[in-house]
Amino acid sequence: MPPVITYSPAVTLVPTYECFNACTYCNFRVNPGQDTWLTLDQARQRLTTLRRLSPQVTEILLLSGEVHPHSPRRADWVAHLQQLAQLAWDWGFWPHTNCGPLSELEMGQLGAVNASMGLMLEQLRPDLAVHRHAPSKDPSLRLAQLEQAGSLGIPFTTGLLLGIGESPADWEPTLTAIAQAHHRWGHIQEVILQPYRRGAAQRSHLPDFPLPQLPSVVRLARRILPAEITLQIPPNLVQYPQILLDCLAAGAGDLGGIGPKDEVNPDYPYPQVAQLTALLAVQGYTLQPRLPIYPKWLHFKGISPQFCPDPVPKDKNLV
Ligand SMILES: O=c1nc2n(C[C@H](O)[C@H](O)[C@H](O)CO)c3cc(O)ccc3cc-2c(=O)[nH]1
Ligand SMILES: C[C@H]1O[C@@H](n2cnc3c(N)ncnc32)[C@H](O)[C@@H]1O
Ligand code: MET
Ligand code: SF4
Repeated sequence: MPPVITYSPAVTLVPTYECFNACTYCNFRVNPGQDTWLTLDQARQRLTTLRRLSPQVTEILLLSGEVHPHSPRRADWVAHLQQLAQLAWDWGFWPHTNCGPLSELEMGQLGAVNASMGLMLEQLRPDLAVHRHAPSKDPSLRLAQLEQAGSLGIPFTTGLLLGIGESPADWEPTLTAIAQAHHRWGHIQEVILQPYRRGAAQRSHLPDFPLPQLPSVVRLARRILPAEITLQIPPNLVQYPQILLDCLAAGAGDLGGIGPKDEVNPDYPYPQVAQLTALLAVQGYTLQPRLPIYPKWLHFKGISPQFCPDPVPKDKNLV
């Protein structure tokens, strides 16, 4: 059987674009108070339509801007995220929430209603200009979030954002920190290697991450992270077929959520699944859908793995 590469058929819902942080690379945020939140009725309407017209979709990605931890609206925001995740289950989808750092209580509340959750570590360096006005991007705060998710037993996605002012020497300590959190708790399902690419709505003047370097970052990550952690590469940001194939040959095993729109990088449309299937087939790979919770982690949620038989050979990452 040829090596299997996975992806998650996903649709993103944005509870709110408002965010108290101002990462200069962000294409997404609006100022606090300047966005109307996605209502439960609107979400219900989207989910009903999806159920009817897009039966292949399994994941609802809840990707949110952040309300300040001391804001009087914080509790409403968390409660709203909880209701949206519950609604996704009710309509037969698997929710995955990525909404920035959370208190232990908040993460416990959201963890209970999500299949899995995520937070990009991005980079361990505390002095990046892009984060000067983004308190949520404090690396020690984010590292503590990985620990907290582990202690709460939440299957977790994290990753690196590459090319945001760090130097290549910074990648190894960042990957090592993720590996250490995983050694303590065993909860990291996947690590995203996300190259920074210029977008129309951002303030940053950073140059694009040099994509030809990406396969060597994959190799480094594969060397540092345990084999049970899958490496994810977003195919819409790596639109050169040879570089994408080189990333897979270097040990990447997943293409992440694929759907109608990448809310984080709206200038980079996703390729069609059929197109990716054909490209991968040339090198003998099979592209297969997966759920936002990987079979190996289903027991974290008290779900029997028989409910979702493992379609992925154990040696998937040992390419
Ligand atoms: O469409 C996107 N999905 C993103 N996802 C979704 C991801 O591809 C899937 O939701 C997970 O693989 C779970 O199936 C993220 C999830 C995280 O937990 C952390 C960061 C990201 C980043 C993106 C992103 O930039 N674009
Ligand atoms: C959802 C995750 O996407 C990442 N993120 C935010 N903006 C961008 C961008 N322009 N390019 C790539 N990744 C980005 C952040 O790390 C966030 O945590
Ligand atoms: C567009 S980013 C959405 C998730 C969160 N605000 C973060 O940056 O981690
Ligand atoms: S990347 Fe996330 S935290 Fe940063 S400004 Fe955008 S929405 Fe806010």
